[in-house]
Amino acid sequence: MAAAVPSCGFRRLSARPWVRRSIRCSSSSSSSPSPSGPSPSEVVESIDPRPPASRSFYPKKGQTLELVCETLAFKGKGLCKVADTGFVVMCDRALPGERFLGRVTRTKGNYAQVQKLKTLSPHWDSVTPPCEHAFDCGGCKTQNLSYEAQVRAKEQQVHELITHVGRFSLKDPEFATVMKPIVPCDIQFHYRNKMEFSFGTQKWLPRDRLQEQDQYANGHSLGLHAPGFFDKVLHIEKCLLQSEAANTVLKVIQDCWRDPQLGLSPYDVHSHAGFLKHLMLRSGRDCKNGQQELMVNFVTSSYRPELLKPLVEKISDIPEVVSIMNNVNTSVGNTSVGEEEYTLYGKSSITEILRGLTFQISANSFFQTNTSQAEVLYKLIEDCTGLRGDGSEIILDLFCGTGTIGLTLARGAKHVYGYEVVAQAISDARRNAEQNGIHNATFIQGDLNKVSDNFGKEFPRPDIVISDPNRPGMHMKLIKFLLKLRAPRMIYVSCNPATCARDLDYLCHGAVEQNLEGSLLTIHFDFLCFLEHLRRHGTCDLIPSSCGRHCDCGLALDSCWSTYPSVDKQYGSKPQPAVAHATTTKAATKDQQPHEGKSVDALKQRLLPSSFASQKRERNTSSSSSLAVQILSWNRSYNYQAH
Ligand SMILES: C[S@@+](CC[C@H](N)C(=O)[O-])C[C@H]1O[C@@H](n2cnc3c(N)ncnc32)[C@H](O)[C@@H]1O
Repeated sequence: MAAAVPSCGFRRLSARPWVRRSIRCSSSSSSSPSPSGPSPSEVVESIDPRPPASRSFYPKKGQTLELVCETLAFKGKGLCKVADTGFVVMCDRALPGERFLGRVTRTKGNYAQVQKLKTLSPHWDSVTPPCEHAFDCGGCKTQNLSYEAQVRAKEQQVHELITHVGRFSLKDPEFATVMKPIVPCDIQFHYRNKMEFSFGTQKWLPRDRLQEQDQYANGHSLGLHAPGFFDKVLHIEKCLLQSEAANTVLKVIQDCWRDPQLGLSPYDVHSHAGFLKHLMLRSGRDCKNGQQELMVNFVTSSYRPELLKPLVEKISDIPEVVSIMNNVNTSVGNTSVGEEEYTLYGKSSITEILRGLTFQISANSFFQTNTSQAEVLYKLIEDCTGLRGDGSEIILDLFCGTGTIGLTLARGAKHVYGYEVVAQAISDARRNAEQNGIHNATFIQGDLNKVSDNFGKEFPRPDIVISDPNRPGMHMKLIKFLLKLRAPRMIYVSCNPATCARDLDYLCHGAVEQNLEGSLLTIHFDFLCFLEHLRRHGTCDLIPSSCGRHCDCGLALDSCWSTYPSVDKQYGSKPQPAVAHATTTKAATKDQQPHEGKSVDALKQRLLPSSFASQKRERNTSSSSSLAVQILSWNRSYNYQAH
């Protein structure tokens, strides 16, 4: 049974014109010795396909180069090449078409990193960033690049990952027709329904604002992390990614929390002393009147409600605030999920309406962070399921969160089975089913990284599998299960193109080293959506990213590609395997990395110069692909700035 792939129009992803431009290097070609050879973490394969000139050029640390940025690569960094050599240089905040002077700060195997010193001529598609923090905040690094240009760059990256990591050939006409264009988001600001700010002991100010006077001399701050620092917080009074009402709450808190009389101290990530860790603001809608509702969640290191009382009194006066929560997290980790949760005011969850259904959202449950784009996504998923609507089909909703995808499909299905690791999300999912009068959905808590041979025995063979994993993608055990299952239809929704491409490679082509045979002929991937920017900060991405911030700042690619969260750390309690009635669980392993040798970092490296990615890997199958790829750019959100 093969339902029609939704036609979203085919558009070829052409390289940007500047990619073909020549690039000049102001310094004479340095005769530094050629690199001694890339380390395994730097380059995925041992083959070096760089042009010979590049191999003889190697810049020195401290050297100044004149460069032109060609395109945006992983983490939203500008990818530049040194003229006549093809030598690759990465530069943070360099934008396509920009000509600039950069100083080499680091040499790394096949490429170097530079710091931008001076822009000689601006990038193309330049716009004036509307946010005053755009150049300093770790969040919106490319707000000065037009949204259209961001979308193009994003599309190009996804395309490269799918071809280089996923090993789908552009020469395959079938593949070419299934790569669908990005679906941009209509709203480019104020779209996030969840923001997470950090309290900091050290107020971080960009160099040109160091003289600024602070009303409070204690230097404490509340805001988003400075780029690259987990311990420095840029003080923010207003963030354009969240709603006006959420900004009102932020302002009210900012106006008083540093008052010494209140005795509130920010948590110090070095000494581990202090009280206030994070401030999470979530917004939803009252399902009766459609009015906005806000949840304010204070994450603290201990339970001291008397300390929070003055803040609670002030913010509960804001009409939109219907819930004030306190998550108590005593660990030294930087997550927002508390071991204990208290309701300080109002209700313990807020509601949101999606595709005509009402959903309860607790402080720690995953919910798509861009509600309007979630509507678009869910509609697209529904189209892709090709549901007959006669109530005869079984749907397996993997990584179901609060059950949103499965529940929006349940009306046309025989039964929906949802699996999810977070207990609170599962209770939300069950409550959501009940409140929406849906009786043909079963939600089961279980860890899909630990599926055993019994997995699959507690539900009938599904007609449609939807898999929507968090950034690390699917565990090999789950991939093996899916290959054995051979469901007629599978929809892979992803927030990380790198791990998604890797999983698709395994699913479609197999892997000799894993003793896996791909199932191209039996699995029909109709659809792969890319919504990176939708995904921020559910329970799945609360670990500070390697770039040192909470990645809660609307920077899609940057945050999501630099994070490889430890599943177990995030959930507080030890998750059980995704098998009903399982009695034994291995102790949770740290930083579960389901695919040895295919870490996210390694995958990201393949994006470097795309030509680095070797095609020389053994395959188990070579059949033509029936993969249909739908790439959606959910909002700007990613401004690379956002996924
Ligand atoms: C990207 S979210 C998708 C949620 C849901 N499909 C939606 O659209 O709202 C991924 C979900 O996978 C869950 N998750 C992460 N790791 C898991 C695991 N090992 N086993 C089961 N669920 C997991 C997270 O808690 C999160 O709810």
